[in-house]
Amino acid sequence: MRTLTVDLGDRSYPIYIGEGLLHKSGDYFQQHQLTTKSPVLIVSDENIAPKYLHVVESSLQASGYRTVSSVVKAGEKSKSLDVFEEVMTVAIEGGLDRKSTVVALGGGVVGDLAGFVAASFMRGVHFVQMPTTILAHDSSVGGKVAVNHRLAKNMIGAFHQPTMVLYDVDTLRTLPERDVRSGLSEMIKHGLIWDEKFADWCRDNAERLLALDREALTYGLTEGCSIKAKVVSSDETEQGLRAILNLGHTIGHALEAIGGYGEFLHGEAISIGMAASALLAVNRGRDRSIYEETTALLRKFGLPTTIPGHLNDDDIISAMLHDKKFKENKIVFVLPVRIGEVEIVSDMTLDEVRKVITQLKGEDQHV
Ligand SMILES: NC(=O)c1ccc[n+]([C@@H]2O[C@H](COP(=O)([O-])OP(=O)(O)OC[C@H]3O[C@@H](n4cnc5c(N)ncnc54)[C@H](O)[C@@H]3O)[C@@H](O)[C@H]2O)c1
Ligand SMILES: O=C(O)C(=O)C[C@@H](O)[C@H](O)[C@H](O)COP(=O)(O)O
Ligand SMILES: [Zn+2]
Repeated sequence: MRTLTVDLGDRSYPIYIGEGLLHKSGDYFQQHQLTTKSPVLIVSDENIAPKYLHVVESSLQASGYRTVSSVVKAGEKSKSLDVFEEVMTVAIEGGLDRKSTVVALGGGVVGDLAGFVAASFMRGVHFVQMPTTILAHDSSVGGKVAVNHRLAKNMIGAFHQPTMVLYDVDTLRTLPERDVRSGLSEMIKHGLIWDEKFADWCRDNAERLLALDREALTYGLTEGCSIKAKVVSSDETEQGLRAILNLGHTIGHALEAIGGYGEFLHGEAISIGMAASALLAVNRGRDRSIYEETTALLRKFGLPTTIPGHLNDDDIISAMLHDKKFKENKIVFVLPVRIGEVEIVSDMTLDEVRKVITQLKGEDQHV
């Protein structure tokens, strides 16, 4: 078992990464002094619940906790105000109080949704993340919680840090292949923004990661969580540095929104967005190798790097302008400087973005 720490100055919390941790969730709750006197709400989805909910319920109950559960539909569409209200209803009817804990047992969708419930219920209760996807090595750390609006991703949310992250890597064995690839996109992102050696390691271990080799996966998730923890520790509420975690997300979020939160998985949209950022950097004078290396790495994982031709350029642009990354009349982009280093730019013009969309649709032969 590995333990990392997110150190926020006046507070900190651990990330436990290992095998069989869900079976010990009751022990971890006691260790972190979460009260047995108030009910615990476990949020999961219809794919996760039949596999893992009983494990967590049994462990918590054996340690003296009363649990109530809310099982939502699987997929991005559950990050909505309607589903948020459904989960709130379970919390109220289940008798949760101000000392209660909300558990997110699942991927990033459940994590963001349950986290927003935890942040909002009675103006904030304890929150525990139990990630069950590869992608959730990113989403379970850092305290960004949110639901989507039809017009823009993660538009309604808060910062609400968990008390702990209990990452049981055994759960990853049942992940569908498309979600494995999607999750690895954010792992690659952590290498691209922070650590060239880690990006190289991802490239050299692509087959092992895709085959869910336990040793490779645990190493990759630990490195990814560690990079995320370092960034969040130095800038909890995205006043500066934390924005680098948004590599690929300016265009990526726009694609998710116009795809109706169903056409692209998050990691797929972010993969296309990272290719777009690399091309924007090249168009601004960086060496072309940055685009070639970035897209070769993403393709090695079977991730998409082009924009499907049926998507309308104006729709992509207008979705982008609704995003949080459009502020003070400027669109903020994270661009690669080289593999392992990025810069944040806020002087991107719409013409530059339009050009890249055309290039990534394969309509420009000079890509
Ligand atoms: N808060 C953050 O910092 C942050 C960071 C990155 C991504 N996100 C958000 O995370 C979301 C994507 O997360 P995700 O990719 O984990 O999606 P997800 O939660 O929808 O999970 C992917 C799919 O895998 C299934 N699943 C989950 N665990 C499983 C398991 N162990 N075995 C079998 N099936 C399982 C789910 O039911 C779902 O169908 C997006 O909404 C994205 O915006 C948030
Ligand atoms: O934690 C962060 O900060 C991130 O940017 C991580 C991203 O991978 C994640 O998708 C996040 O939810 C995007 O944040 P947003 O503020 O652009 O919605
Ligand atoms: Zn993301």
